[in-house]
Amino acid sequence: MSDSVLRTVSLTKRYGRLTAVDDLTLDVEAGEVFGFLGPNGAGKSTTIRMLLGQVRPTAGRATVAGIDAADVARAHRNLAYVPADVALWPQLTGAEILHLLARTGPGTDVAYRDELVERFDLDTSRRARTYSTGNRQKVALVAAFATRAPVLILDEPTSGLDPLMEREFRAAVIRARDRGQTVFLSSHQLAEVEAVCDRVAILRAGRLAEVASVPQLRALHRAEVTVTYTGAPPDLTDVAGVDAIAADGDCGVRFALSGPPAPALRALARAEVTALAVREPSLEEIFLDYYGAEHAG
Ligand SMILES: Nc1ncnc2c1ncn2[C@@H]1O[C@H](COP(=O)(O)OP(=O)(O)OP(=O)(O)O)[C@@H](O)[C@H]1O
Repeated sequence: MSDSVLRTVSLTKRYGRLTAVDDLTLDVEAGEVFGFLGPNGAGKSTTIRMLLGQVRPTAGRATVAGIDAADVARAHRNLAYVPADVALWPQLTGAEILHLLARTGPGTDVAYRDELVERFDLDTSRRARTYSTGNRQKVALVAAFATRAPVLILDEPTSGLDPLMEREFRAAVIRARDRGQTVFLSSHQLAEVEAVCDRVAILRAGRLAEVASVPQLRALHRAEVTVTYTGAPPDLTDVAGVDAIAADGDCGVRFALSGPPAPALRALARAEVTALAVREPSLEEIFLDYYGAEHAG
């Protein structure tokens, strides 16, 4: 546990009667890419603000590299942050801003920064007031990825990026991990989270609903099975883990499978199965399934 680079212990924030973050305990380990997911209003930004020392917890605590997040001057020597809505000094050029950020931050790898400017195809000669949302985001991302900070906290960092730049972003996250940095990524882009994150936390109404790797999350959720057969169809009624059975053409059947597959396989073995396909759910399907089920319950 001593490897935890970001830690929250019973972290709670109440605004009057509303509990925005409720008893949140999380440990993000060194070198991990950690996804932080939840629907609008789940408490992600409030958690990040507490990690940054911008909001004081009502109860519990947050630490960055072992330093209390409230000790902003020390904690921020260990982190770089990219907000969802990047504001820059409008009169300065991209190059001047990158220079300024490098002087105030936790130390910058200038050669790598220049490489990132190329990779993100950023024209640093222009003044920030002429930048689009995506270009402002690129400046903040280049500055953050080029730091030597052990922790990168990224809040919705790619909402303004086009698909090519999204690909560069993913590559930069992987390189950050290879450089030993820890990445905390809040995102609504589930394909991105699925592609780069080692573990994912899912927040619901301020509470931690799940923390797991994507393969572990998949194992907890339903897979879609398609079977083709000759002769009599397999009898899948009342088989444990099998749900939503539907015919698929003349000699096919589809069903949802959750939990261990053994009962379904035994039932299928009694029929003349000619083809079997199992499709695991995407993170997006898990997310929708999860919140759909929660709302129904
Ligand atoms: N300063 C504040 N005063 C009162 N309520 C607040 C304040 N900041 C956040 N909240 C409330 O706390 C809850 C959590 O908000 P938060 O912004 O952390 O959610 P989020 O998960 O980041 O959502 P989104 O994905 O929309 O950014 C919401 O109900 C929000 O209205």
